[in-house]
Amino acid sequence: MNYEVVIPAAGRGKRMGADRNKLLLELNGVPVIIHTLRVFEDDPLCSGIILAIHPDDRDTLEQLLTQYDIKKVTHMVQGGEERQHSVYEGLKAAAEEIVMVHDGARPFIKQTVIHRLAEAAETRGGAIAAVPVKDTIKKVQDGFVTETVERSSLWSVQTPQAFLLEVLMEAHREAIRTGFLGTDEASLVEKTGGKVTVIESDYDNIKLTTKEDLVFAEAILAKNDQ
Ligand SMILES: Nc1ccn([C@@H]2O[C@H](COP(=O)(O)OP(=O)(O)OP(=O)(O)O)[C@@H](O)[C@H]2O)c(=O)n1
Ligand SMILES: C[C@](O)(CO)[C@H](O)COP(=O)(O)O
Repeated sequence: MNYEVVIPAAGRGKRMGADRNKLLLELNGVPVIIHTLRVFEDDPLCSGIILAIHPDDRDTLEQLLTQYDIKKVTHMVQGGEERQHSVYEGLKAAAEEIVMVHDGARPFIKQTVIHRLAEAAETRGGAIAAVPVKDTIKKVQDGFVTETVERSSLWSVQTPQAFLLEVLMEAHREAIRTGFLGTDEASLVEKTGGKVTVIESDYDNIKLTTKEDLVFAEAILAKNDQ
């Protein structure tokens, strides 16, 4: 089952505190976004990549796509104020029955996980990558614990998140109608009553968010190169 992938890459990386979009920072001399794009470029099931970008990054990204011979990018659309808006702009350019959304900031996604997500989206409508939570999670108010959440049912959700395009587009349209702003695609589908399958991913599929994650990323790269 072929799929298209929308890659939101239009963020400003405020928590990273870098002098540029964190996706342009380099890991082993290669920009983060190229590490991410290569996974989909090399996947025979990926029929196209739709990048949602910040206008300030367009020239640099076009140069990088040429430099690293990334040919599957079919659209570079302008992202929005929030990640959800960037994803929606990307979805407007999608046409395949199955669409995936994958953070540009997650360069270590594995094709085996992607393929399990695509299969689940095709047969069950929607699926997300996630891993079981390892820490104890508590709710906190004014610096005090208000609740310890039962850990056995908690999962740390990642991307890709894969859906039938029509399902995800309708969920986004409903979110616009209601003014709902979610932190992932699945939360929009859940709001419409859609069922979302969880596909177990791995702990390497980190999102590069703060500078400590760059250290973890170099270690993951070194492990993968062994
Ligand atoms: N308006 C936005 C915000 C985020 N993203 C993308 O969504 C992914 C996950 O977002 P996050 O890790 O939060 O990135 P930033 O928004 O750049 O980080 P910060 O919140 O620290 O500014 C990233 O690939 C980011 O580029 C996007 O396309 N459009
Ligand atoms: C979509 C996501 O990666 C799932 O964990 C996460 O919600 C993105 O959050 P961000 O603050 O936009 O990076």
